[in-house]
Amino acid sequence: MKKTVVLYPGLFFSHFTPMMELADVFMEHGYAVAIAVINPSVREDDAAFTTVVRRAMSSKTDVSFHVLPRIPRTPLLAFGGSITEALINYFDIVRRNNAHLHDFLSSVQSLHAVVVDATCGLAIEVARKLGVPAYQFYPSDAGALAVDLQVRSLRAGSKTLGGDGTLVELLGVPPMPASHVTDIFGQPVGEKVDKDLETVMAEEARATAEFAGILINTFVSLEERALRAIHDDLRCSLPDGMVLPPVYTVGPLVDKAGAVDESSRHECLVWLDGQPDRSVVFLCFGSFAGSRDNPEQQLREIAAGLDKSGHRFLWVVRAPSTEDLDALLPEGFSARTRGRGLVVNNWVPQPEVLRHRATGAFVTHCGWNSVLEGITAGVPMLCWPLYAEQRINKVLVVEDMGVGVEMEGWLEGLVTADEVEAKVRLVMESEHGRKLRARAEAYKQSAAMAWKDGGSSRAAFAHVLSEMDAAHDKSVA
Ligand SMILES: O=c1ccn([C@@H]2O[C@H](COP(=O)(O)OP(=O)(O)O[C@H]3O[C@H](CO)[C@@H](O)[C@H](O)[C@H]3O)[C@@H](O)[C@H]2O)c(=O)[nH]1
Repeated sequence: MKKTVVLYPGLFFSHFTPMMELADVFMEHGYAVAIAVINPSVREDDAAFTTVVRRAMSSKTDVSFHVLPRIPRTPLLAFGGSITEALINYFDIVRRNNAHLHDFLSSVQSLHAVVVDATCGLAIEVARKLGVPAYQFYPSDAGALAVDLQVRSLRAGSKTLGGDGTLVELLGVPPMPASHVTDIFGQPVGEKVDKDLETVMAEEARATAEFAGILINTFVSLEERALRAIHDDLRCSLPDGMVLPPVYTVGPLVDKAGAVDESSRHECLVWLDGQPDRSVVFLCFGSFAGSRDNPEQQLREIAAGLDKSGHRFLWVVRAPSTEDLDALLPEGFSARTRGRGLVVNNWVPQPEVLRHRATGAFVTHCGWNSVLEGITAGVPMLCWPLYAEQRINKVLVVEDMGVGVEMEGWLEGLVTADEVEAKVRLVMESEHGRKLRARAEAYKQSAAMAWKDGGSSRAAFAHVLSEMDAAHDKSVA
């Protein structure tokens, strides 16, 4: 009987999809995979998440899925309001599901190990009780992890970093403005964290230290500096002398399927088929929403900037309805850009869009999956962070990797039409843009190498498997 690895994904589209790729990797290495999913009905508000779970359940026939029973009176999880409340609620849901997870894991034959999403660390309690080796899956980047570890230490020492203009030197990442130094949830170092949230974050940190290893969705040649800093300097940065487990790079794990609805080819891909090579600027801001700050005025500025740039574009906007969207965009915009621009008010298969030969640049909020999808497609990026750890990712993309430029104004709450036009032209028309593309292309090649024979991610994964075997043998001895 095959050894079974159970994966326990987080309740986000962007955490779930790379874990499905990880499932494939385990299966390619001869393991059976079972996936335990917290009942997706708690994320009723998030159609993308619930749809992608359904899609995986129907398409991944070689994986056994187990949806944990819905716990009565579990509050719905919504990320529209206060992030603090949403996070406390999230961790509460994870904790309450531990009993169900325990029942499920106890029933799995040949259970070899469990891999738990970084947001579900409280499940370590279950693994501990059952004596099963447990690994954490970290769906973001090593740079963000390095900063997060340092933010924890700075907070513990009640340190402040000076004003916004101050450039802060941290280990593993380029110098960055004080305003960019945030924890993984995007909360600046100096910001007072809610007491209850602080308690769960401390619990999460303790849980992290108990995992046998961390599988991170990045690859060595992309983040050498951050990985070295974590390995050499930061592993002891968890509070109370706790030590971070070994970090294994297993990326890039990028959604191969891409589309949520696979019944037909998405209209935007058909439209891209008719466009010249590398001529289209693609704008998409992640699985949550569009720009949250001042969205109406911001939409108009983007539209005016794209209009003036004269370039082709594919723009993903989230508006309640098409009529609302028409009312929001500047008058005459649709008529003036007809044929060279497509505005889409629904989900697009982003990985496929980025891999399409017609896509020339990517305006992104710098969510880590988007960055990896841009990198693996060799597409230069225009960075416009919105929340979570995206400010840090922007610094990495622009300063460290050199595959993007910053859309200025986001920090002040508005990117103007002039800025949109200028940066689109810079990336699409200038020598600088050509250099960004060449570097993105080089990273695309090294990303492909990472999982080839002798590649760093293949080697790291082999290392994980042998450690897992040893940990398993020890636990049954
Ligand atoms: O129309 C759309 C919109 C999004 N996507 C996909 O949605 C995912 C978005 O993921 P990501 O770029 O990581 O952004 P978020 O959804 O915002 O992800 C959250 O989780 C990430 C991983 O931890 C963090 O890096 C982000 O900051 C955090 O906001 C990507 O795979 C996209 O391809 C689509 O396919 N079509």
